[in-house]
Amino acid sequence: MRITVIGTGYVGLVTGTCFAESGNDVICVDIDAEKVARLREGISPIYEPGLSELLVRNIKEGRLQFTTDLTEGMTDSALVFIAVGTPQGDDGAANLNALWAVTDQIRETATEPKIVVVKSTVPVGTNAKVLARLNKESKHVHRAASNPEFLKEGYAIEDFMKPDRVVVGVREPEVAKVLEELHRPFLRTNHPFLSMTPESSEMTKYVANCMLATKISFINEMANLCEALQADINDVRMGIGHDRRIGFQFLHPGVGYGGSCFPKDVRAMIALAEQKGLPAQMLRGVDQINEDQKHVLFHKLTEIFGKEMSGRTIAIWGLAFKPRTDDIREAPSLVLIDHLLKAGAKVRVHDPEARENVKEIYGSRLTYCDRAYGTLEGADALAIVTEWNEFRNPNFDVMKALLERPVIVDGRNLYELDQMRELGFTYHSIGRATVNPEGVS
Ligand SMILES: NC(=O)C1=CN([C@@H]2O[C@H](COP(=O)(O)OP(=O)(O)OC[C@H]3O[C@@H](n4cnc5c(N)ncnc54)[C@H](O)[C@@H]3O)[C@@H](O)[C@H]2O)C=CC1
Ligand SMILES: O=C(O)[C@H]1O[C@H](OP(=O)(O)OP(=O)(O)OC[C@H]2O[C@@H](n3ccc(=O)[nH]c3=O)[C@H](O)[C@@H]2O)[C@H](O)[C@@H](O)[C@@H]1O
Repeated sequence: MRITVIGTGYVGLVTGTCFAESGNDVICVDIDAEKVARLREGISPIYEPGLSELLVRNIKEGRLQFTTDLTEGMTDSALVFIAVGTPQGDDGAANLNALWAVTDQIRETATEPKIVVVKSTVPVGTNAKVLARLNKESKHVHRAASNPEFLKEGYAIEDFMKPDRVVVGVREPEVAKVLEELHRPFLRTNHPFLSMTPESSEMTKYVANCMLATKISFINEMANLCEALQADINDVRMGIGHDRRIGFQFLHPGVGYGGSCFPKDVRAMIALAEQKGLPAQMLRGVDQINEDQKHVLFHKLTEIFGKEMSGRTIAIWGLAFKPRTDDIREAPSLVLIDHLLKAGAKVRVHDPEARENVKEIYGSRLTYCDRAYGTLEGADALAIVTEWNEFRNPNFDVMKALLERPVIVDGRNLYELDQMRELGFTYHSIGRATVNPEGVS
């Protein structure tokens, strides 16, 4: 099958590459000429495990191409996927400018009828508007479908190749058939292809993200309560997770969810509810709890050092919004950095992949360290924001020798309390007792 994918971000690039890997001829279109030039050379603009290898192989074997020219990109493709960004607008609702620009361009340049598949996350009712816009005074009768994406960054290839389910929103059974055929290599027993209306499909995407965000805000609220009530959230997690109705997934307490999707999708859902005169009380709570949680590590540091931090040096491990990505969109690390700089602290940072992206924002205001241990030199405390594997089992003796004071505030609960106690660290984590809680003067 010949396929066009418009937008080569996390979703578009993974979609295009995986469809090429399963034997299709794919051409990806993006307005970012620099990105397209690099992609043509097989250079991925993002860090995503496994992506580079697939990219290079499929380009070499002639199944994957890149262009900035939409007309060229659409030639001979019956299926056109739209995967452009739908960021949060000023009013909280999704900003669909890129989607409308692409829709208009498809209508204006298509030389034959197309099936236009919206992969971007869009408000319920958007697909109907895309269809109307595609066919307004058009020479051809185009069809539109919805096919939301559920991949996670860091596991994007794996999630795309082995999805829990594929959801499509269609008006015509024959469109469902084409999409099912395209996805067949990725479907497995008990991992179904679900066909529904475009409205239900669009809603499914938002409900999935809102549910996952709700679980995270729920466990973070419970973690903060545990701290106040001298209970331990790790024990509580075990105690509830073994109930199969509850389970363990997405119930890790932390410093709040970040990334390009949960924050904006929860707010887009609130905006959709508002438009219909519904209060969305729970989702407002989810969003607010998450915003507050991003400040937790700074509050813990002020408990130790006081609010004035000039003369203090704080080391940060982890900048990306989660491990296995270089993405820093809505990352909790940025909230902590802003607080620390405002309080006058010196900040030394390390992340295996996201340092360059953070440098673009903060420039020379931070010290960037290639190695995790290097950040600790002369620091009054270490703050752990992202749970990269390399932080899970460090050499604590080396850490103690490098740190000016043995203080760790851990936003991901990586270490055992007993071990921290024995080693003599002052250790604050999320929803657990503080170890050696004496303040530092
Ligand atoms: N990032 C993720 O993990 C996931 C994202 N999504 C959704 O997928 C959509 C895309 O997200 P990302 O890939 O993260 O976005 P992104 O911001 O990484 O990439 C969007 C790409 O679209 C390109 N673009 C913008 N306007 C264009 C135009 N007129 N013509 C051609 N290309 C254009 C941009 O240059 C950029 O390369 C969003 O709606 C998002 O909510 C869904 C599931 C997962
Ligand atoms: O629509 C999207 O863009 C995607 O959003 C999320 O994927 P992603 O944002 O890449 O990453 P997650 O693994 O979901 O993590 C999101 C945030 O939640 C946090 N999180 C996650 C799980 C958890 O138990 N606790 C927790 O704090 C992570 O640290 C991270 O900041 C969803 O998991 C995907 O299914 C969805 O397709």
